Amino acid sequence: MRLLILGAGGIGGYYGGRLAASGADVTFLVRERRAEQLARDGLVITSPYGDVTQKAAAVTAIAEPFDAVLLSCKAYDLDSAVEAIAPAVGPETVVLPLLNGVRHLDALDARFGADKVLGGSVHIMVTMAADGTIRHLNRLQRFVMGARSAGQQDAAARLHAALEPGGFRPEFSADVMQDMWEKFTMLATFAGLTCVMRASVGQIMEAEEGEALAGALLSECASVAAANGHPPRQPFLDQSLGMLTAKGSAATASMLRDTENGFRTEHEHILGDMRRRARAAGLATPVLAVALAHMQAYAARQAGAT
Ligand SMILES: NC(=O)C1=CN([C@@H]2O[C@H](COP(=O)(O)OP(=O)(O)OC[C@H]3O[C@@H](n4cnc5c(N)ncnc54)[C@H](OP(=O)(O)O)[C@@H]3O)[C@@H](O)[C@H]2O)C=CC1
Ligand SMILES: CC(C)(CO)C(=O)C(=O)O
Repeated sequence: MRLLILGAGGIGGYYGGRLAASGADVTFLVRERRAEQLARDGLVITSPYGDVTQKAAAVTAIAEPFDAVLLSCKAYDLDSAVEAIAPAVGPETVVLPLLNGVRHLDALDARFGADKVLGGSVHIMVTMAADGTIRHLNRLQRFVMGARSAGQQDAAARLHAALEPGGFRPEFSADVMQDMWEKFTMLATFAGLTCVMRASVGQIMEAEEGEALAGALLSECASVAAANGHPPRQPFLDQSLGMLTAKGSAATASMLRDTENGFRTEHEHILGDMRRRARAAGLATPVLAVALAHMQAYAARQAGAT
């Protein structure tokens, strides 16, 4: 199966690199600077599961359809990414987005047709260093994918089989939208909490109301998921609350790390989308409102607003 991966950053570089190293037919669609880096150094991954240095087929434009396109850009690059992959999406192509959140599905469905767009979600901590090295930071590498409608089952199963040689054990979900909403719920809470407090989970738990704040935000986000037809399952909520209130935990969401580095963030795609859905459902989400306002003010400051 011919696979196209949009982006060779953290997610695309990690999973795409593992697939390329296994002998899969992988092409990366990247921009000029990354193409030069890949041509010079190859795709370099450091990981607790073993390091990889792999020659990578990289192009900066596409002329013909692929069998599957994996989308691994940040949400703020979605429009340019959609245009870049358009020539790769033919009548038989499926698109598997790996972004956090769910809002990107609307844009992809509108551009390519909902029958072509699968569901996916990844649970991993990877980052791309300035020299292009993909750093996998712990042993988590969960990759979940699946069909969003009955008509996609066969195509999704074929793609799943093509991803298996990568060695990261892709999971074929029977209800991928539920999985995406659960990840969205956890991430909006984790990002909102750590960004608004500018602190790790363990540091927030030192605050008198820290644990209550984490619980309140999780329950606000879970109520939005429920109003959208995907109430998070109890074991998932229990596990998330445990992670979000763990004393001594150094965990921070990537959105906080991006903020601390002065980078752009996906706050509109995660916190903004969650808050707008809350409003549409008539739900009160006061903690989420503060987290979103905090990130919008950060973005305004970055943009030079007075
Ligand atoms: N990193 C992580 O641990 C996790 C990330 N996610 C989610 O995965 C998504 C991707 O994150 P991540 O991999 O960290 O992001 P990165 O910024 O590391 O990688 C995204 C890559 O996409 C490339 N890109 C964007 N637009 C285009 C375009 N039009 N043409 C070609 N290349 C393009 C960027 O290229 P360029 O370098 O040229 O800008 C960049 O290298 C996000 O939604 C994130 O929330 C989910 C779970 C964990
Ligand atoms: C929570 C985590 C680490 C899971 O992959 C993530 O997606 C993020 O911090 O952005």
